[in-house]
Amino acid sequence: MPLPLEREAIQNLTEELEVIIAAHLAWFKQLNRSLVCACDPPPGDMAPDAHLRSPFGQWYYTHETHPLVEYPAFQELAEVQQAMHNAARLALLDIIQGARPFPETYDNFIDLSLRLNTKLRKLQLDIIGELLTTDPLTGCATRRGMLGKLREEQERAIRIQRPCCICLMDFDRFKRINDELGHPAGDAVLRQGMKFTLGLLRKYDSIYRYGGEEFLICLPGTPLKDAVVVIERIRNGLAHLPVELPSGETLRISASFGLAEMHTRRPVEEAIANADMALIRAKENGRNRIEIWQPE
Ligand SMILES: Nc1nc2c(ncn2[C@@H]2O[C@H](COP(=O)(O)OP(=O)(O)OP(=O)(O)O)[C@@H](O)[C@H]2O)c(=O)[nH]1
Repeated sequence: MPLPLEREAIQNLTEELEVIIAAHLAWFKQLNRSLVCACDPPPGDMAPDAHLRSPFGQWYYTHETHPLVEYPAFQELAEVQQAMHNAARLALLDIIQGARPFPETYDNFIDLSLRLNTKLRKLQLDIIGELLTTDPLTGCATRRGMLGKLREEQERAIRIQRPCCICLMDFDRFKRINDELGHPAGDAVLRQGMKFTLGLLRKYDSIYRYGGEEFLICLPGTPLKDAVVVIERIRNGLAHLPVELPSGETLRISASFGLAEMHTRRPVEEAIANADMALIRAKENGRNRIEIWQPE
C-alpha cells in the first residue's frame, strides 16, 4: 500500500522515526537494567498508561489524525508497544516484590521490545523507499520499481479478468517552452500539469515519470473504450489548464497520448512499446490528441 504522504512529510517522518527509535532503545536499556540489576524501576513504567507516557506513546498518539494512520505497518506498532509495556510491568512487579522475573516473562518482554524496534525500522525503510520512488518535481512515481508494479497489475488483470490499459503521455513542444520561457517555466508546466492529471485519476490508477516530460499512466480494471474516456478528460483538461508561470504570465499547454491495452500473456514491456508507437503517431498527426495502438 503506498504511503499517502507528501514528500516533505515523508522526510520529516523519517527524521522523527530516527529519534523515536533512539528513545525506544534508551528506554529498553534502562528497563532491562532494572530487571537484570534488580534496581527500582522508574515509577512511570508501573502505570497502566505507561504506553501513552513513553516517548514512543507521545509521538504515536499525536499522530492519530495523521494520514499515516491508514497505513497497516503504522497500526501494528500500537499493538506491539502496548503488549511490550504490559510485559515490562509484569516483570517489574516481580522485582518490586523482591523476586526475580520468570524466564518466560522476561523473554516475552525482550521479544516484544525487539519486535517493536524491528517494526519501527521497517516503517522507516518503507518511508525512505517511498522517498526514492517519488519524483520530487511532480509527485508522480519514478521509474524505479515500475516494471514490477506493472507486472503485478498484469497478474491482477488475469485474476479478476478485467483488462488493464497503459498510456504514454508527452507534453507538446516542451523544448520550445524551456528555450523561450526558461527552465523554471518548463518545471511549472510539469508540476501544474501533473497535479491536474493526478487529480483526475482514481486511487488505484498509477502514474510514473517515464522520461523528462513523458509520463506512463496505468489504468487497471479498465477496458480500452473506458480508458479513452479517462484519457480524453485529461487531454481536454490540460488543453484548458491555465499554467501560471514564475513570471506571473499564464501559458496554454497541450499533451499527446498513446494508449494500448496490456496483453495478459505477453511481457508488459510490449504494451509500453505499443503505447509508445501510438504516441509517436499522435505527435505525427498533429499533437494534442490520443492515438490507440491497434494490432496489425
Ligand atoms: N524544465 C524542464 N525541462 C525538462 C525536464 N526534463 C526534460 N526536460 C526537457 O524537455 C525537452 C523535451 O524536448 P523534446 O523531446 O525535443 O520534445 P518536445 O519539444 O516536447 O517536442 P514534441 O514532444 O515533439 O512535441 C528537452 O529540452 C528536455 O531538456 C524537467 O524536469 N524540467
